[in-house]
Amino acid sequence: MTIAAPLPDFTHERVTTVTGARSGLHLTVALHSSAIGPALGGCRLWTYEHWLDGVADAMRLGQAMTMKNALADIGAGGGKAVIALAPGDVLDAARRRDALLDLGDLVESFGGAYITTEDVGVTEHDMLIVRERTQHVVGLPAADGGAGEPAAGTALGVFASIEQVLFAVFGSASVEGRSFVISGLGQVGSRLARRLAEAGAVLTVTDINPSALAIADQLGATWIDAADAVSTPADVFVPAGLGGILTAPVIAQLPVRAVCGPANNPLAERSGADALAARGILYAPDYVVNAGGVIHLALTERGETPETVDARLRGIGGTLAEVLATAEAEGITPLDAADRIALARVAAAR
Ligand SMILES: NC(=O)c1ccc[n+]([C@@H]2O[C@H](COP(=O)([O-])OP(=O)(O)OC[C@H]3O[C@@H](n4cnc5c(N)ncnc54)[C@H](O)[C@@H]3O)[C@@H](O)[C@H]2O)c1
Repeated sequence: MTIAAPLPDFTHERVTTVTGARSGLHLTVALHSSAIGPALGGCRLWTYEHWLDGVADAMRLGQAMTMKNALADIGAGGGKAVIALAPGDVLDAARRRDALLDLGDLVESFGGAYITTEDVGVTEHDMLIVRERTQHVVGLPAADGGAGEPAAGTALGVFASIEQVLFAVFGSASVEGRSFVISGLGQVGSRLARRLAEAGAVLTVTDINPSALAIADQLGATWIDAADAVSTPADVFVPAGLGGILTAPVIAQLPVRAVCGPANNPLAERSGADALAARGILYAPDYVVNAGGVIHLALTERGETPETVDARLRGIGGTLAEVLATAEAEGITPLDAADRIALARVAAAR
């Protein structure tokens, strides 16, 4: 038996893997912690070499949600679900529906301790099917009374974080005249680019999808090849595509003063945070910066007004300021500082 990803440490309250009664697929819910509140985290539909890789992914992602939700201060614990496809397995509409109903049953078996929503490979419309089997689901389409698309909230939180980063590095939070390289112009990257352009930033942008060139033209941004994103000088590098872009060789020559963007896990390895610090590059931890999505989701579902949600999204800048101050005071990286604050909040809630 070959397992690509070894299982992470078991620090979880409960991990359940089932063979879906309808779909025959392997589904996992990894409830990491409900100390602060019911665990909130999306369901990922993805292809894995081995079903245990799906379990490992759910466990890692669930633990990461505990940290993100603790720092986001939304009264939620952390967990995640995975529907694992075998290589080459393609779902037709009927089997996809079966898989989502199976997910609903699995979520329901947690009795509300885990609340699911969408993640990679799953849409807000899929959540309507999940709701046929459980009430413990959020992020339904706005037209169906749900919180709707979180990308605008995520982009606002990233913008507030960028202002904080600029203040820490340059002594002024103004983005006007500051230069940014944005790698990835999808849901979040395009909205963030628009905000930055409107505030007078100098933008260099890229995406592996050439259709994003139209966004660059609209915003008056300079378009570069995706491969050049990490070698183009700027004040701030904004990772807004997939994770893993900051490898050791990339960090060794990254020509920027700071890294701050929405991408999950932009560091290929955790030690990248130390390497960036050693080069004097400020790294704003991903899960602090991109918490706007969960904040939008949790507060909107709770019935908070758009004004309250907006204020909390802007408040991500304040959370980042606390993280940077802790890092400075303790002589540790911002990533270690964020972990320390999150873990203290979880411990205090136990
Ligand atoms: N959508 C949210 O609210 C949210 C919340 C938290 C975190 N995130 C994270 O932010 C990132 C962006 O999310 P999104 O919703 O905008 O996703 P998306 O799929 O809409 O956009 C990602 C974009 O990045 C591009 N891309 C992929 N690899 C690239 C590369 N190597 N170089 C340049 N471009 C590349 C894609 O073509 C796509 O246009 C992801 O890492 C996501 O996990 C998103």
